[in-house]
Amino acid sequence: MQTTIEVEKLSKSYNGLVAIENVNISISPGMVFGLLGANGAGKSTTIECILGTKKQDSGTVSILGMCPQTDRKKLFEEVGIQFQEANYQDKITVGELCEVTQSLYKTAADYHDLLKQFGLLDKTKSPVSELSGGQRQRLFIILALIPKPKVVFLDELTTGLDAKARRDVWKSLSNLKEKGLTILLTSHFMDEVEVLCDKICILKKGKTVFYGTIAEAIASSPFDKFEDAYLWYSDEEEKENENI
Ligand SMILES: Nc1ncnc2c1ncn2[C@@H]1O[C@H](COP(=O)(O)OP(=O)(O)OP(=O)(O)O)[C@@H](O)[C@H]1O
Repeated sequence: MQTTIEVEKLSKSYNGLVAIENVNISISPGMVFGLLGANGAGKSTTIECILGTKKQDSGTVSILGMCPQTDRKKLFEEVGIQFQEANYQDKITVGELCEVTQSLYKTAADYHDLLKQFGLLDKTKSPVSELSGGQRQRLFIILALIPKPKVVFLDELTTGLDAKARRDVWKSLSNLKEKGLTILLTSHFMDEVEVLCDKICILKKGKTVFYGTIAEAIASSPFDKFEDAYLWYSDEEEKENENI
């Protein structure tokens, strides 16, 4: 079976600063993959190289069998991306933004279904600028799903969402996964990583310090809770303590 995303020995530096080094990732169709690590560990750089918005120094990337540098147009028909921040026209409403997004793609999902699924149907006529942080976050996920992508990139999935909204998002994503969607996500919340991810890669200063399942991550650490294991791999705890 062809992998959805195949990354081999990916490396990139910025003016001599190594951002990622020899990163390998293999994501099968229908898998939810978590790319984890502390701030500055190299997650965004890895994702941007996979999407072709940044050029790696060395290594190879294949996504849906395509090269992100040369097959850019075709790739973006089949890939959904959740943007964290975006500037939209001042008074554009949720419905209008969904329609504009829909019009960019040959085949698109019915955005009303997605608004309903993510609890925003009653906001269709509201200006995007008047949404709460959590509502905006959910809208960005919807925009990523409008192209009916085969694979979706979700960056800091539920940052800013309240407890109920987070669980609703998890449920919706689990449903989409059951329908075969492949998901690559980043998150700083280990509870959601545990619920959603089939496989994870933990980066530390640009290098892979763990690659495998949640159960394997726990088993290869001195801890029996995933969050403790994650902090041990990523050294976030050490850093926090240094700041006290
Ligand atoms: N455009 C850039 N120019 C120079 N250095 C950069 C650039 N982008 C990222 N870096 C550096 O590369 C390293 C990896 O950054 P990256 O944004 O990939 O990390 P991240 O894991 O996504 O972090 P966060 O969780 O904070 O988003 C960091 O040291 C960062 O300062």
